[in-house]
Amino acid sequence: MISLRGVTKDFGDFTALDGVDLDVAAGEFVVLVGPSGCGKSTLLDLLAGLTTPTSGQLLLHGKPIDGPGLDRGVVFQQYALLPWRTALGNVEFGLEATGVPRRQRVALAREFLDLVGLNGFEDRHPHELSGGMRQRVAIARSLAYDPEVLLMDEPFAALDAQTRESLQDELLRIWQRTGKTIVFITHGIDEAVYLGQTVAVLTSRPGRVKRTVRIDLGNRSEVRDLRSSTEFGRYRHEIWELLHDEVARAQRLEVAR
Ligand SMILES: Nc1ncnc2c1ncn2[C@@H]1O[C@H](COP(=O)(O)OP(=O)(O)OP(=O)(O)O)[C@@H](O)[C@H]1O
Repeated sequence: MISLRGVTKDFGDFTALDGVDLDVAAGEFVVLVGPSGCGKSTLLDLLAGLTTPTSGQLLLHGKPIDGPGLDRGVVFQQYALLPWRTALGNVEFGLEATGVPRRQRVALAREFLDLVGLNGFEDRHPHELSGGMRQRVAIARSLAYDPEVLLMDEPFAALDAQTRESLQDELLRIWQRTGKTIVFITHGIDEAVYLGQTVAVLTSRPGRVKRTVRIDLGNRSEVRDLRSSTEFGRYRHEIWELLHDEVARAQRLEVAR
């Protein structure tokens, strides 16, 4: 469904991404993990159509991505909610561009706030919501206009550990219910293993796909304390090994800069 072919992105004479190849199947949950500055956000911006590659191709259903579109929903680390609108108003905002009539917009917005567990919080403004709740609103807003793909750039990074874990479970539940294709960025190894069907480990400067690892942990919600299991530990170690050298290399490059 999504295909990246030799995607390179230069900023002046600095190469942020160098020949990235990646395939994402319809309905797949792919996590990109890599050291700080390896180009994860750059890659997501390219997928969102916010920037264009210096060379190479990004294809969605075989067609080049040439700008932002309602087929892709983006969730950033910082909630990007409109402070003067209520939770309901923020979710409705995402629907305004789609031409859905107002009555239907309200009903849809309610439905998606319910899906992310915010039933009863429709009339609160962002400043009256916790960080986790704001991020739920952002997720509801992105889901409401029914994009095929959800692009998520470290959406839970600013949250405390407990809220992060519960939102990870919510996201898995939503993914199972809606069958969306998800590309999720993180630098957390545990988060990558817990969420991803496939984890793509990126190299540091320039960013390339070092390895893709298929994670086979079955249905997460059926296993109690999955993170403590042997298989989970094995995957975590595998990703850690792949990342370890890259993080060390990134730090050396940082010092030399
Ligand atoms: N507009 C820009 N102009 C110049 N350099 C840029 C620009 N955007 C990103 N970069 C550089 O490209 C590299 C990749 O940045 P990017 O934000 O994609 O990394 P990242 O992997 O998302 O980092 P982090 O995990 O710290 O968020 C960095 O070295 C950054 O300084």
